[in-house]
Amino acid sequence: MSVQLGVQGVTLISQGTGYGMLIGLGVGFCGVILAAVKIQKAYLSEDSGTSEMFMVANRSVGRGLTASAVFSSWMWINETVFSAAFCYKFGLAVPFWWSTGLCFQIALMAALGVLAKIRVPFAHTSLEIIRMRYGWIGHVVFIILNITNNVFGCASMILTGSQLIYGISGMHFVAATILIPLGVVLYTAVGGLKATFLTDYLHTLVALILIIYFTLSTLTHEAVGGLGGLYDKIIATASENQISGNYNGSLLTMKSRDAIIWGLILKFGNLALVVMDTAFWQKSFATEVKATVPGYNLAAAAIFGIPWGLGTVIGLTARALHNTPIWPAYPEEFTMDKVNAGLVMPYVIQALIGERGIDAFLVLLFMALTSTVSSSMIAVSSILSFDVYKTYINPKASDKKLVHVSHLTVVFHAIFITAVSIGLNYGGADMTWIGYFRPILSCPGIIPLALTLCWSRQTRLAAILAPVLGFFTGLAIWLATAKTLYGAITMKTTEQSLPALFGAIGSFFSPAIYSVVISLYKPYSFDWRIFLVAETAEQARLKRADEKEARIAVNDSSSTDAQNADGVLESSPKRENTDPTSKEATSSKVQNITSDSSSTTSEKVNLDDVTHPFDDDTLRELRRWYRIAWWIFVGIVLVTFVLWPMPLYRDYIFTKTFFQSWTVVAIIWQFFAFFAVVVYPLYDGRHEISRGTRGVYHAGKRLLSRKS
Ligand SMILES: NC(N)=O
Repeated sequence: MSVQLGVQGVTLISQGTGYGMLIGLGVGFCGVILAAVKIQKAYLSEDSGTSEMFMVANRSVGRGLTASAVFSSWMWINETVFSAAFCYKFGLAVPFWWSTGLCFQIALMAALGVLAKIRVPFAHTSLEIIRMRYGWIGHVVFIILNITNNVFGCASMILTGSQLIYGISGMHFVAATILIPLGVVLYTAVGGLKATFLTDYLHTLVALILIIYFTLSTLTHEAVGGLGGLYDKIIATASENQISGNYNGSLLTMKSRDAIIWGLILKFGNLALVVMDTAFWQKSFATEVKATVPGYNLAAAAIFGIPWGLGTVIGLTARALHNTPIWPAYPEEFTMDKVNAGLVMPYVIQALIGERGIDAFLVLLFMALTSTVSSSMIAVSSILSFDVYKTYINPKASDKKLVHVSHLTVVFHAIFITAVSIGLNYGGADMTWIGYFRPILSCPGIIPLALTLCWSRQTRLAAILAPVLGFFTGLAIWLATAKTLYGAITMKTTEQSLPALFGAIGSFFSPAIYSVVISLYKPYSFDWRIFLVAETAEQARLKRADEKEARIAVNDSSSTDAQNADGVLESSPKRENTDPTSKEATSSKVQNITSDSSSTTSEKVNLDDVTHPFDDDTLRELRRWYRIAWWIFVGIVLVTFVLWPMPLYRDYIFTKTFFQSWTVVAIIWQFFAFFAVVVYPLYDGRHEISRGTRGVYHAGKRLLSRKS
């Protein structure tokens, strides 16, 4: 997604309010999360002081929390602010295509996540899987693809947020860019992945309430007059709101050339943002066995409702009102620069709800931004600590050391991403261009990565070369299309949508061909049990390193050094927790792992002696979920790409009744999302919530009785 930088509209809130809210929300969130981490540690035996907890939340997260966390990390500002802005530009087809461009990737991740659980049950990052199968060259190639994807994605989101805050308050861009990640660093560094699951829940709760609030209060405002009123106004102002490329120039048609092209670009770009972001893999590693598929698919269904309802209502309302006195800065023209800077939604809110609404809008921005930034931080920190530090710098690192490095890398990444965002802004980056380049760079890794888990015959050479060749293929198609269609290769021609779309398609699909052809050159077949051997050896090594460190610590600490001794004692039982096979929460009964803990390489172990850490029932259940995940994925693609939109792609302008029904369904979907990712997680986590509450209650009582 791209944003036009440096565009300031009318000032909708004071800078002081902007600063107050960013700092206040940051501090408030940190406080809540630090308290939650303490409660979890004290009463739920969950301690983010182990790498297993820090990175994959002990693989014990349930369905509800998984759904809300995936939803929250995936709900960017784009789904609200830019869906509305692009609906303003191209009409009501955009919000629908936007929704369809968000959910199938999450459904795909559900299938890949379950397969990873079956084949690589102890994985921490997707890159680790690549390394185990293809060695360090493949590992490095995918580290680069993942990190660039993550950095471009995250930085462009921070830029978008800072631009919006600058656009409505005039707050200095750099201040906004620094303040957004600041609070996130603290709670992410301390709490790890489980903390982001919890903040994600809070973000989801607040964001969904605000999204529903904005949608309904816009529609019910007397200047809009409900769905019927909105429809009448759009019809009445049709001549001043002509959209070239749409059937009859109407905002109310699905036959919109630009909308469908935009929808397709979004699909490829978003696919890379999910599959090539190890955060979405980690979240699936963090789930308990039964939770991955329901959790991810609930999130996929819920997110469908966000851009659709809100984008349609806000985008069309802006079209209906932008030439009326109620519009901010009327009669000044509402230029395309302002639309591209994302000011459609804040202007509608200012016009209809006023300052209170703008404050709420800032809260929504904060929620959408920080939840994604925190998951990006965990992802990059895991890559740096696990895939880089532990693999290449200090292979003998103990678990404690790894957690320490993870904390540092969270801070490092926060500083880095802030610097990149500021640099892009001052360097005059063209965000549209970057937004189109990122999919071409990141898409080539998707199929080879998926094949690493799905296809035993993909060779090392294929996995390494296919993404590289795919990138150059996409690049060549991008540039050649720009030259063919527009006569030259310039910034201007390469940021047109068709070259970008064709480039992304080439980048995404061509690695499939390269992978198969190169794999056929020297066929081999990978034995999936090698993953189990490599992982088990690593688990055993970590355990030994930790025990050794604990012994040294015990020897070093004198008996009077109570604090240090405490730390050691505390960490010993935790080590047990880091073995995912011992989790009662995963409900997976465990068989003995037959790996020889002294072995470090698969060659030393007879593969026939290797047994899976999960018992047969658990494996059967996982395989069932795997099949279900593919069925859901195929169903979602079929319905959202073909069966639903295609019959509407014809010479048809929505009638009043059809428009009303369409939008009512979109709004009902928002409520469904609320139940799926806000209410259901409370029900699903009722036992933990009650245990935690009882613990805090008794602790409070003890404290009071001691004082009295
Ligand atoms: N969720 C995104 N990438 O808009």
